[in-house]
Amino acid sequence: MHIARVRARGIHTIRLLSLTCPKRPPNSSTYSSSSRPLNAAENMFKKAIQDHPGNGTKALHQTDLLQVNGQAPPKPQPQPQQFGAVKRKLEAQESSLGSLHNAVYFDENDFDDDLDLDEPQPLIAPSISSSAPPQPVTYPDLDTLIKPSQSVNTRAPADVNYPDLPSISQDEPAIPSSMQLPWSSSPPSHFQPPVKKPRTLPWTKEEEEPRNDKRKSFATPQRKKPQEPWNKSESAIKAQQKELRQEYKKTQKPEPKPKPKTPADAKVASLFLSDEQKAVLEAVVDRGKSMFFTGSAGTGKSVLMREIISKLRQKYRTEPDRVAVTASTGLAACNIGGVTLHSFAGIGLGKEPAVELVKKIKKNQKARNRWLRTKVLVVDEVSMVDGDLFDKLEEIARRIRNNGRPFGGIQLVITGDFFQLPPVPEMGREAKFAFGAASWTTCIQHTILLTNVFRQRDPVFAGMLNELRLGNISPSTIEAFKKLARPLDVKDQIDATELFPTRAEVDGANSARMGRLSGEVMRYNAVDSGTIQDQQHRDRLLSACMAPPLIQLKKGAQVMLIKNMEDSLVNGSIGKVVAFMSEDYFDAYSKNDKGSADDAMGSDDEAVHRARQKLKHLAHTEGSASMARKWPLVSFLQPDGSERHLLCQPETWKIELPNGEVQAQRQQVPLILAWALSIHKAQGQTLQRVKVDLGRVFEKGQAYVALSRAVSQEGLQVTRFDPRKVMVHPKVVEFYSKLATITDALKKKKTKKARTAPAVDYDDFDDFDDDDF
Ligand SMILES: Nc1ncnc2c1ncn2[C@@H]1O[C@H](COP(=O)(O)OP(=O)(O)OP(=O)(O)O)[C@@H](O)[C@H]1O
Ligand SMILES: [Mg+2]
Repeated sequence: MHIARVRARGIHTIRLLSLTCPKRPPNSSTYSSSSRPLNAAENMFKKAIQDHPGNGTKALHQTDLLQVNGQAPPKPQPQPQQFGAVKRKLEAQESSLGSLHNAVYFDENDFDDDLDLDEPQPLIAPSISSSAPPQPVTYPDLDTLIKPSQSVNTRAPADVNYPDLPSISQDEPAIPSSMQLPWSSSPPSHFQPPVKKPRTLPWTKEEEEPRNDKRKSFATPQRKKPQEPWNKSESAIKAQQKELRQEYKKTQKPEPKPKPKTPADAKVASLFLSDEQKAVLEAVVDRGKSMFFTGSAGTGKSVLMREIISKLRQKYRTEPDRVAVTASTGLAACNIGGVTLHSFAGIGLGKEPAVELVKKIKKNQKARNRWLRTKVLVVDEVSMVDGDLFDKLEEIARRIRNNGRPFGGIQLVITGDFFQLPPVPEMGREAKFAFGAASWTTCIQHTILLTNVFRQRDPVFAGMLNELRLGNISPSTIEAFKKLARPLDVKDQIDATELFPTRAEVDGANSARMGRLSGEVMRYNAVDSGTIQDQQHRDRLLSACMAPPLIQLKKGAQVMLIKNMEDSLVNGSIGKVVAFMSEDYFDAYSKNDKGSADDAMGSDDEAVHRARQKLKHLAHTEGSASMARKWPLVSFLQPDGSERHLLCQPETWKIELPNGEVQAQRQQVPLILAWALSIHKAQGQTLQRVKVDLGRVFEKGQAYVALSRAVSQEGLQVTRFDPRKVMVHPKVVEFYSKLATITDALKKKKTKKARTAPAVDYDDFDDFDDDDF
């Protein structure tokens, strides 16, 4: 058995238990679901499961789907590099997007945080996945697909050797936690290269070693328990628990370091940026270029953006407020640990003319300071930023900073895919894409088109999705999509997640499925806090948070993890609740299981006896409510087909300004129901099994966003496929048709160099001019 304990954000201890890992060597430290008799602690575990009867008791099994995705993938062949285009000074385009916004495709509350904001309103800070990397496939670039006769380039990742992040010196002064990391509510380990530490028992020496000062600075001080209904114990109880663990530690032999469970795991743990991703990173971080990088779904824009944010924060570590991290919507901002553009700017709804907005900002000292201090402005999911808003912000920047350079001299780092969800329409006014802003081309020095698709390894499927993206669907692709109407061949208990355009449909579907489960309902209320005292204001900010104020679960409920825990347990992982148990039960079970696996801890009976004694002792201790608090134990399906058990204890989401002020914070169990999900919430996610009814889709970009969440055809069910439902805006097609790949541009400019150089020399950026495109 393989057990791990992860100190999450210094607030709660997360225990991970890996079960049923196929093809494991007999002496490995991971648990094998063999047919040996159950030991006593396993019986405890089973009893915990029986205490909550439902549908989810059966262990998950390796599936065909995951065999496809997780094991022994074919080695990609080396291919010529292909880079996105660099294009400067595009003509400003008049928008005529009236037809784009005939209907609202998600609940208006999704954007509550963007409304009625008179004060700067930042957004949440959570998770981001950088794991489960499939082997990249090359994605046909737009020109290729418009002219299907051209060949598709592919890239081999093997030649990419991305350097490790620089280590943090112990001598450096402590820096506010929020500024050090892109997702301040995540543990620092999430932002290091994915070199996985051997997982250990909770009480082993390794885990108890003091963390360095930097790490300590991330330990969330809000762990002052009195505020937390799920943790009413006094600190003495925790101390006592720690003592017990230390006692155990003294009596136990050190755990041998576990080997990687499977070759697939090792692969998951090594996510390197591709050459084109590295090139963008370098241009932004080292060369200070203002860039817009784009590309189809799954080309690693978010992965790259997270890396850029991380590097920028290192670069400005002594002045963390120099880097402003924003996104178009609350949810998108939440996903990169930033705030909405509106909140950053301090413009409320931003309806007034720029001059009026400048006056408003000048009255707000904090907002004014943000504008003055910012050196780099990161904007994610730019496809939903309105073009007029972009122009207003550009003018505001120049005026407030008293700097006539584009965007007042602020470096812009922008990403998104305009083929995905468009700006939210406004009543009586045609929404405008950001690339249609008059100032867009003067502000963006380089536009990069990422071309390697990582999400879908199958080039045929990637090609089908690209046709969908461009709204140029061939008869064979239509046929192929129609064939996907069949139900998925699922051999375990994880159902395909159904994607809906509206929140009401999602809630209805999830409630119906919950209603079918028997068993006790467990309710988990969030605990909110922050510097904003006004309840309504705080609630509005937190409404964009993935974590709901209340989640009700039953055994057997299908859930999605909404935080990154480690390489293979990431935001987007789907699993089933298999039990509800306390920390101690879980500890006892996992500890005992470990003992029986490698005989390091004496007899099973002895271990169980100790665990029982401990529980008995704690049960008689005053204030032991938290010890008895039961948390959902979720069995997650991993990319290698094994299952992994995680005891899901509360995590923290923060809405944090660049200066480190936590305006609002939510602590909640990191789960949401996942039989159904809104397309809006699914944007940016990678899902193993997806079901989409195209009959419900009615907005441009929706069909593409929904279908491109899937990693494979095997994991995708599409009903009522109709090419007319796949709507693409002609302005977007026109915009992208002007972009060439970097490879093309380099070839044209320096043919000889491009042929011999192993990677793109981004000095060449400076050599491009409009004629190159
Ligand atoms: N360099 C890389 N190597 C391996 N896998 C990668 C790499 N970059 C991204 N991935 C993986 O590809 C998948 C998609 O990445 P990501 O979510 O960043 O794409 P995206 O371009 O942001 O997609 P979307 O437009 O749908 O948001 C993720 O599973 C991610 O882990
Ligand atoms: Mg993304």
